[in-house]
Amino acid sequence: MTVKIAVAGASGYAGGELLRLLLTHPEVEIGALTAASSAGTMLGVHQPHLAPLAGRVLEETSAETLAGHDVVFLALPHGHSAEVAEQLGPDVLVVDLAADHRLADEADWQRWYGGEHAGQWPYGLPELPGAREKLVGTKRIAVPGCFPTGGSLALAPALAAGLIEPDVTVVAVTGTSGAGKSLKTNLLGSEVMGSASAYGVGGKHRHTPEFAQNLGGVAGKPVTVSFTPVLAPMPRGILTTASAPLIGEVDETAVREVYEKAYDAEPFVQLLPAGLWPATASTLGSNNVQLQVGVDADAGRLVVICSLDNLTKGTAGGAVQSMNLALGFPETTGLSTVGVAP
Ligand SMILES: NC(=O)C1=CN([C@@H]2O[C@H](COP(=O)(O)OP(=O)(O)OC[C@H]3O[C@@H](n4cnc5c(N)ncnc54)[C@H](OP(=O)(O)O)[C@@H]3O)[C@@H](O)[C@H]2O)C=CC1
Ligand SMILES: CC(=O)N[C@@H](CCC(=O)OP(=O)(O)O)C(=O)O
Repeated sequence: MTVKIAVAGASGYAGGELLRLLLTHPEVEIGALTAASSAGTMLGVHQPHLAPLAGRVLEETSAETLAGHDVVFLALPHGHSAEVAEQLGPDVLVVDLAADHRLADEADWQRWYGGEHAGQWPYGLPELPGAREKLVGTKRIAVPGCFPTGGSLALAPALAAGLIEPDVTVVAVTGTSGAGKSLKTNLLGSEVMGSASAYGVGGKHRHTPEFAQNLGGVAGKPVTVSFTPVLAPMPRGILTTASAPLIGEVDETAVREVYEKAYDAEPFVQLLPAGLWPATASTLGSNNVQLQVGVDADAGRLVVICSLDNLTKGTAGGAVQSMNLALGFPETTGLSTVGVAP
């Protein structure tokens, strides 16, 4: 069965990565490609790496241009995707890459994003306990934020097994593409090259409630999350360091057993052999998440390192993985765990 897909936001980074993956997906036919200010221009102007689609002209994003598709991906700024989603019928599979449908709690939405809360959709991180089942056959998917993807996968097994206190610290180094294509002063070449800088410090990043929602769900109780992102001079990739106080004396062997059990059957989460450490270069362009665990016995803390590509597993790859589940395709269709190096 071939499904016809549309991508709204095809000129952006997330839209471009979606199309890169969908071009080699055997069950997909690429239909409408839409944008806003770029409508009327050729896709090749914005996505020169997508050779087969270079001459395709971008259309306006509207209910009309998105009609007649089996799947619509919304790779739009948050706020806009909920507006568009409202106009799409119940039979079309809508995959929202923005934040609009991730949070359950209206007060959280108001505090961190503002405006009307569009409600929560099944969450596109199948590796979280209970999430995969909700994606099978669904017509609506909320794709996770790139930071919560890494941090949640890093800590979920330890919280579920009761190895750590529900009080976690996450520091994530990110590439600049996480911010999207729009020009921001701190992302201009001269400012970002040769320097790393923290932002959203002091619990101010809007992914904080998404972390707390994911990890609290796994732990079965509220989890306090202190999250700090760090912008680094690289185009893509996220390296997360997640840590928390251990409960009692737990050694590395016991921690490894818990993580092996949690992720052994997962196609896109790889606990590295002891002695190997994740790096952003190792997951570049792949849908793989690399993890390694360490026990800091002196500090009494678990430390987990995680790498992923923010545009692949952190956004577009995760979206395709969830689409596969929703439509009944093998979960790995069109996705690879093999990266690009050097
Ligand atoms: N980049 C990343 O790593 C991640 C991104 N996401 C989310 O994915 C979504 C897209 O992000 P990203 O691709 O990085 O952003 P970009 O800024 O690169 O692209 C935004 C896209 O949305 C279009 N757009 C902007 N405003 C409107 C509008 N009012 N109506 C219709 N289309 C509009 C743009 O079109 P035009 O070119 O015409 O302006 C462009 O195609 C965001 O919600 C983002 O938060 C989620 C996880 C990670
Ligand atoms: C470098 C950078 O700016 N990264 C973005 C990550 C955005 C993301 O993951 O997406 P959502 O906006 O869909 O949640 C940020 O920190 O806001």
